[in-house]
Amino acid sequence: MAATFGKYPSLDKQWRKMMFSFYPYLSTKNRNATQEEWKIRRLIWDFKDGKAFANVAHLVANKLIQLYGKETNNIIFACVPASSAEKNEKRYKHFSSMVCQLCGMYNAYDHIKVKGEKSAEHDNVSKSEIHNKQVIEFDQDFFKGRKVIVFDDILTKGFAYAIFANKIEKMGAEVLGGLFIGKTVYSN
Ligand SMILES: O=P(O)(O)OC[C@H]1O[C@H](OP(=O)(O)OP(=O)(O)O)[C@H](O)[C@@H]1O
Repeated sequence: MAATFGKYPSLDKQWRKMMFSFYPYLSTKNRNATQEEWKIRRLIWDFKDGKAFANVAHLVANKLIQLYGKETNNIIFACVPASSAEKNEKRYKHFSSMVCQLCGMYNAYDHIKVKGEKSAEHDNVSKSEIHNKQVIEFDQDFFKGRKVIVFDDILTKGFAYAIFANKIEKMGAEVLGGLFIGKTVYSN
């Protein structure tokens, strides 16, 4: 997010926090991907479709235990909602539950309701327009005064993560940082 620092002061504080991604995700703008890069793309695309989530759940839970140890029992795990309620359920319902079973965190899935849709992925719509189309309802009592880890499948510019983290903090929670399967890269 270094290139974006200073342009969006309200988001900077989220970008200064721990932001960990497991793999580089080669943008589809790069036509030539290696076998390894294709493996990562497939993993993430499958995950977006609600498949292959168990492997990712283990990866994420182990990382959270490594980062926070027994503190995981006091932390909420919250996934940045997908672009529609249907995609959100397919992608996160079982995944989020499994991560929390494995590492002992509180599962935010049932405490966040997604309504409406936002345009998905690499479209030409401005970010403000994207977020205006989707309404996210939070169970405020669940979040108030708690520590929260935010999860998303892909980190590109960091807006989805930081905007969501700000919404969570507006309810009186503290976001510790973000975990991502892949971080978009544009060249080999
Ligand atoms: O870091 P950013 O530049 O904000 O982009 C990251 C977001 O973009 C993707 O979502 P997308 O809009 O493609 O919708 P989806 O989650 O339904 O796939 C991804 O899942 C993140 O939520």
